[in-house]
Amino acid sequence: MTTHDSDGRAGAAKISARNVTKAYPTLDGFIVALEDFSLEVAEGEFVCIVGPSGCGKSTFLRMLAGLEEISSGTIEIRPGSDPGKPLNSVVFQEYAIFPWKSVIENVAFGLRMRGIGHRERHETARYWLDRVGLGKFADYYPHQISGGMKQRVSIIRALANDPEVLLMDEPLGALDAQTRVVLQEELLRIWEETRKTVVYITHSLDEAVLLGDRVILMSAQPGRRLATFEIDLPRPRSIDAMNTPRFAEYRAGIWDQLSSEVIRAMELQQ
Ligand SMILES: Nc1ncnc2c1ncn2[C@@H]1O[C@H](COP(=O)(O)OP(=O)(O)OP(=O)(O)O)[C@@H](O)[C@H]1O
Repeated sequence: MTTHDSDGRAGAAKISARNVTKAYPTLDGFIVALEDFSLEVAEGEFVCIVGPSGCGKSTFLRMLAGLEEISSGTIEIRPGSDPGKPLNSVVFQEYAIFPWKSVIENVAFGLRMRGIGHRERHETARYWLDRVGLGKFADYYPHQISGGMKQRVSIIRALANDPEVLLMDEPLGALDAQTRVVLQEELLRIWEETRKTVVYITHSLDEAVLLGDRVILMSAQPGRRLATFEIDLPRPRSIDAMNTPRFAEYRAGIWDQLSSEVIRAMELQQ
């Protein structure tokens, strides 16, 4: 296990965030949510970000997605050769699917927004629905399917859009423990096949070690980059990796540094 706070990856980064700071104006003055945060993510890399509550993880992800202004610093996502592809798609913890659209229409939504014709977008949506075992539910509406199925729909909707990078903010956070494990395994399988560039925020250290090539640990507010853990577990991975001594070592190593930040974050909130 190595811990350091720089990236030093070969080749041009797919995502470059340099010295990013975010301050929010509040009634009591400015809150610095994120301070001098830098991160490079290589093409096809799966990077997980963990840190105590309120350390600026979601703020950073929203800035990557272009949903939040940056106070200072720069963020770049390198476009691919196809200018028609979106730079990013985001999956949030809350199922951001339209209740009035059928499952297949939800999955095809991004493609429709990009002007892709009915036949092609439905073919693509069908492909993704079949891939996660939801083919039978194409014409159902969100209120007719379970929470786990809704989150599958959110995830494949993002993938159907074929973005340059996939940004995920606690995507499995609202699910029960068993459904979560099933979706973790599904995410592993899909990622092994697509090798998308992913930035993934989670509170679960198990999830971070299971899914990530690297785990970035952030400090309590203002969020800074505290340590980086290279997860050198063999791929393809499965849930069974969690039962290995090496997995336990990674987990303990991250918790060793995270625990004091969690306490500090709780003190800050009092
Ligand atoms: N729109 C806003 N206006 C003012 N302060 C904000 C705003 N959004 C976030 N903050 C503050 O910025 C800090 C970072 O918030 P953020 O949601 O990014 O943290 P987080 O690490 O994702 O938290 P959690 O793990 O609990 O989801 C917090 O102190 C939060 O209260």
